[in-house]
Amino acid sequence: MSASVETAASVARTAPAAVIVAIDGPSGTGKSSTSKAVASHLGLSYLDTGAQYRAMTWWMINNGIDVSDAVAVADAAGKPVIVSGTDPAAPTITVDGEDASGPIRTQDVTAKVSAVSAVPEVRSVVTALQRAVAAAAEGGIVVEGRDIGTTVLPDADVKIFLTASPEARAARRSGELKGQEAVDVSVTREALIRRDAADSSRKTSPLAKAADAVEVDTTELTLQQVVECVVTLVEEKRAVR
Ligand SMILES: Nc1ncnc2c1ncn2[C@@H]1O[C@H](COP(=O)(O)OP(=O)(O)OP(=O)(O)O)[C@@H](O)[C@H]1O
Ligand SMILES: Nc1ccn([C@@H]2O[C@H](COP(=O)(O)O)[C@@H](O)[C@H]2O)c(=O)n1
Repeated sequence: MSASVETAASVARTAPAAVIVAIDGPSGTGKSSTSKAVASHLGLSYLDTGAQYRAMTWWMINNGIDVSDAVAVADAAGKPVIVSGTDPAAPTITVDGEDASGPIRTQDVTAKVSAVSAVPEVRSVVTALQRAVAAAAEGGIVVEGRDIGTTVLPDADVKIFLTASPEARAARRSGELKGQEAVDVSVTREALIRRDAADSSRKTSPLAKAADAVEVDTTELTLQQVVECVVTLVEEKRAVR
């Protein structure tokens, strides 16, 4: 056996197989924080699918599309060019070449994103993007969202569904917003509940736990504990593959 073949064989023996991890759940349950930390820890890529729906919404607003008009939104869904960077240490998102990472987090976009993401033509465009990004991630990827385990990547190796009480989620979000915008916990709580209700009740690919997902209630857990839990589940899965 030649030296180069030996090297390739030993790499195949030692390098962990690419793994696809789907992390879903309602707003503010810790999907982004957990997914980025898990991906960094395991050397995987990372995709924030909520950011893609936010980017689509931001484009609609900027282009004068009435987001309550599902026909207008559907007609425009194929127009924006959305590109996601998948480094968990520095995820990026651009729309038509413009950095959208700041503007997609405004309250205006947050209030309108559920209407846009409910439109089937939007979901079809964004789902295709997500599958392309996952397929290109040769070393494996953590993809977070609302329908990753059920629809986007139903064959994911590990599926996690994060939950937390509305009170815990509102407290986390209000802490985040302090000094910028509204900090009233009850207003934040109502907004989270409203967005979850819209995302769970839409016809196409609603927010839902996949039948084979592991549910992790993060209400009483620190972020570090949630990350450890998910890393353990991924490592267990890798060990038996
Ligand atoms: N287990 C935890 N304990 C305490 N705070 C947490 C925990 N997990 C996440 N957080 C904090 O809660 C806030 C929301 O977390 P994150 O953005 O990760 O949630 P998310 O599920 O991705 O939300 P969204 O769906 O709205 O984007 C952040 O400030 C984060 O630091
Ligand atoms: N897989 C997904 C991910 C997100 N959405 C929609 O985007 C909104 C914003 O998501 P964040 O995670 O950034 O808060 C969310 O409320 C959903 O409307 C989705 O539909 N599917």
